[in-house]
Amino acid sequence: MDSASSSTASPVPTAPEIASTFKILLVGDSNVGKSSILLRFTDDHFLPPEDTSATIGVDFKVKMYDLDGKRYKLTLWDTAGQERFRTLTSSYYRGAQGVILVYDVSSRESFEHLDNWVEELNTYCSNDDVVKMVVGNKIDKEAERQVSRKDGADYARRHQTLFLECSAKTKIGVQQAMEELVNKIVETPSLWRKQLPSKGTVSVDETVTSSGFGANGCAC
Ligand SMILES: Nc1nc2c(ncn2[C@@H]2O[C@H](COP(=O)(O)OP(=O)(O)OP(=O)(O)O)[C@@H](O)[C@H]2O)c(=O)[nH]1
Repeated sequence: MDSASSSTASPVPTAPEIASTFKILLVGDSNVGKSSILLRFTDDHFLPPEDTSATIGVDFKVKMYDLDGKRYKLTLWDTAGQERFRTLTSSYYRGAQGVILVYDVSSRESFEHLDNWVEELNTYCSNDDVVKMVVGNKIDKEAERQVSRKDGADYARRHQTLFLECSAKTKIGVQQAMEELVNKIVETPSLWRKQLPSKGTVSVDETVTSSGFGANGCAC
């Protein structure tokens, strides 16, 4: 039999090329809902309070994100809000293109602590152009609200950051927050121009992976 008969085989599908990889960090007080926002964004899922536990150190997820015909790989770093982990998690700012500063709209204290998180970000972030976004979470708890939308927006304006309110529980605003952040990173080439697209290093199957503490080594 002529070997030319093999030409009837269907072509092997190739994985779309990754245009760039972005490192995005979530920071903020313990209990504001950082892990829940991430879980909502990557898995469209919300764990009830009895099934959640405080993050130990740092957690890590990957999500592919398509924009204007290009595919981006988002590495999303969920840092522990608890004070005892701060010396460890501060090292993860290095090389980040985006940082989401989360507070809980039903906790004035978590909002007032934003100054500490901004200070930490400015101390440890190596990119001057890093895209910052302030996010007020838990807007489903409207009756318990302690931080008005205006206060949040004013804070963001003063610190020249993006701003959005959301609820990981009802999913309102979560996708939008991530999209705005990534769009802004894409619009800021100085943040990622140094990276060359890494052809063929990632398969489409890797849509979402999760691993625990310190996954993939230090991001330094
Ligand atoms: N009502 C409401 N509860 C939420 C929301 N997001 C998170 N929670 C709850 O808030 C608690 C803390 O959520 P986590 O996502 O673990 O908070 P975290 O900021 O990651 O906390 P650390 O890991 O300690 O830094 C949990 O009981 C969640 O179920 C929300 O949008 N609405």
